[in-house]
Amino acid sequence: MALYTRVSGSVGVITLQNPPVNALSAAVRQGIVDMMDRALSEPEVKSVVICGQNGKFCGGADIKEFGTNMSGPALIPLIDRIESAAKPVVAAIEGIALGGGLELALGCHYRIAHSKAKLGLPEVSLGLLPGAGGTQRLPRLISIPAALELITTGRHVTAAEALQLGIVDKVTDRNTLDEAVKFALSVAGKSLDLHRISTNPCPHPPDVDAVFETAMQRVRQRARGALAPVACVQAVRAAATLPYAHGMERERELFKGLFTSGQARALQYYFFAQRAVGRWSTPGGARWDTSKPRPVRRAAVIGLGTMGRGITVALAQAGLSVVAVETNEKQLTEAKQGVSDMLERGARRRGVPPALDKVIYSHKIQAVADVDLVIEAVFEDMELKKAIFQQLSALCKPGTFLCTNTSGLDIDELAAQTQNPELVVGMHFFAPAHVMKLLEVVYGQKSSPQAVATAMQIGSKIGKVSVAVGNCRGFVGNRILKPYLEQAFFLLEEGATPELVDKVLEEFGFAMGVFRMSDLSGLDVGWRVRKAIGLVAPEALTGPYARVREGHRYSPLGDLLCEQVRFGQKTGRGWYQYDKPGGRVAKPDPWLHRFLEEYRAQHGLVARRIDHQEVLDRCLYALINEGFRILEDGIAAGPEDIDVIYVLGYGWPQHRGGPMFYAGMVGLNKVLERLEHYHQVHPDVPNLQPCSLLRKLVASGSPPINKWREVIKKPHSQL
Ligand SMILES: C[C@H](O)[C@H](C)C(=O)SCCNC(=O)CCNC(=O)[C@H](O)C(C)(C)COP(=O)([O-])OP(=O)([O-])OC[C@H]1O[C@@H](n2cnc3c(N)ncnc32)[C@H](O)[C@@H]1OP(=O)([O-])[O-]
Repeated sequence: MALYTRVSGSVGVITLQNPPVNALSAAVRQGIVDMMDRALSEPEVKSVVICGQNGKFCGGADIKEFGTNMSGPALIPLIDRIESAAKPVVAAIEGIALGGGLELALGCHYRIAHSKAKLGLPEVSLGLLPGAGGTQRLPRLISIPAALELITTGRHVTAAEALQLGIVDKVTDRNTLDEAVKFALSVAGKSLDLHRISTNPCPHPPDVDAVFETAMQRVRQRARGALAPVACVQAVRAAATLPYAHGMERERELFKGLFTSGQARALQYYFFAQRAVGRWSTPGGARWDTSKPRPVRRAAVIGLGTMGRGITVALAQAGLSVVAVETNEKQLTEAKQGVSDMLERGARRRGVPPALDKVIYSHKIQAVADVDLVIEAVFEDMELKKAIFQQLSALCKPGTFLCTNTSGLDIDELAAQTQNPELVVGMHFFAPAHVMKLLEVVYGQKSSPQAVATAMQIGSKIGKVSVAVGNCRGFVGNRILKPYLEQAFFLLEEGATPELVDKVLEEFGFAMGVFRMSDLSGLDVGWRVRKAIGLVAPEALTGPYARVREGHRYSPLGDLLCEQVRFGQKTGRGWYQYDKPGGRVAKPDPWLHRFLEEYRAQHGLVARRIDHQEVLDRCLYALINEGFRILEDGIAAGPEDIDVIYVLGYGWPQHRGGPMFYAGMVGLNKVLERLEHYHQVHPDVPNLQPCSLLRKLVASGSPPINKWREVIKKPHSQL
């Protein structure tokens, strides 16, 4: 919808109306066409202003329409009509001008932006490219290199940067519409020739070919198989080499190719999945819209190791006062320096003063007595954590929320150490805690809806995407990681190498293959957990039962490497070798290849050639199968929760949507058939036995992913 008013006698104002972001739905597009006709036909009207309702100009095309038969006027001719208008059209940009919203503004003759506005062409993050002239007009307006950078990254720029780049003509702190109307009055009747961007030549940097080659190399390196960034470079290249009309044909062709691609569907699914996880619910009936969080002004962090320091920085940067406690004096001194350095670096990057005064340090746990929320981040040892929860429960003021950063220990067992288990939830951060966007908020059996709501709110306050999950070993992320890692180990036993497995997974799009990731996070992390649950008794590492645990196949490969202090990057040796401890560049290690050969010989295993498809199928389908078990157990409310966790926390490629979305894309019947096949070959690996929820979904005709929750809800299978 669009509203039309006339102000100051001669200015026609068109207001886009489609809350919450005035997306260019069919109705809005029709409204713009009708109102433009009106403004251009009214003789009293000498100039036009386009603005958006509710302090937002426009969030672009309506993404919700993408999956439907799109109706209404097309956007390209609509924008061309504005640009070719005989009367000046001014865009009054408040809040946001993104995607098709900025393209609409680029069709106007002038752009006035409020100082707080954000502008950009983020289509690439939806697996698309600016498909309404953005790839042809923006380079003509701000130069090819600047346009290439904005379009291939999709980043939002501030109004100040937009002015400096030449995207907008003026920035104001005042009422943007008033300023735009004043401006429109001032340009009425003036020539618009220079302000019809598409008619202007596209300025060529002297080394234009080199600019495009460099850009293409950069996006290919970063893209890891994503199609859209590459197509963005190709489209802007058309602006440099073709007249506008032909450039637009090229843009349309490239856009069409992306629009129908699986990657675009995956990225659009992921866009809405990130928003869906905010609408959390628990099997106990607690929900995002009925559970009121309690305000948290002062927080505390117990234990200032790597994670504790990152969490302290994240809280302080978000404006919370933090009491940071470390009982070990030496560690406390180092932590003070570490936290200050991180706060200063972060402040420099964001151009704000460092929040050093937000943190007070103490070596006494009593210092947290009057905070509103405590996050325990000590060593991953249950007995140590239990003792701390007993202390906290005794000394904190009534109502203080007690949270733990454990990456997989039992929340209920910790809650049982306190007088108020309803105040206990898990807040599982990912390293580095002040950088990684993901937060798993883990509710226990007794966690109150208010405790969950408060932890979720803290998560979004500190800029995290928080996902509410149930309590089980490893929660969602690490629980799913186990069968994925297990298959990778088994593939090594059967003849693969870490290089082969990692190559396949990185070609699929993972930022890092499973073995390089294991070396980065440290093999000893998982080893300590396996030791704690009795899987790694020294006598169990050799002999006839070395590869069996609780009657199932087990691979002690990781344990054997840890016995040799091959913890990965931190010791300079792991699945790969590194120049030195802490080295980052992984190189194949002949020692490890010899070790694998000896290991196979020792256990009577014969190496065989393993093809890429088998690596992919076994690693990914085992992971996905565990995802279905998690949905069946109600540990995650929906597939979106698992997908967001895996993309943000475990490097699953965003352009593949997430493991559960990928399963839907591949076809649930195919996933089921492959799991049945591999379980037949490996009957001693229960993680390959297809989950009954997967069978149920296939039996119900493999419904689309947005229908899975309905099937999950039906407790008793018809099968
Ligand atoms: C031809 C043309 O070239 C092409 C093809 C295109 O133009 S493609 C489209 C290009 N545009 C974009 O990529 C911008 C996408 N949006 C955003 O980046 C953000 O939304 C935001 C604008 C910066 C606001 O962030 P927010 O944090 O304040 O709120 P929110 O929770 O995110 O959003 C609030 C609510 O608005 C919904 N929403 C936001 N943008 C939308 C859009 N473009 N279409 C439909 N719904 C949208 C969102 O799902 C949520 O709904 P619900 O969950 O409440 O039901």
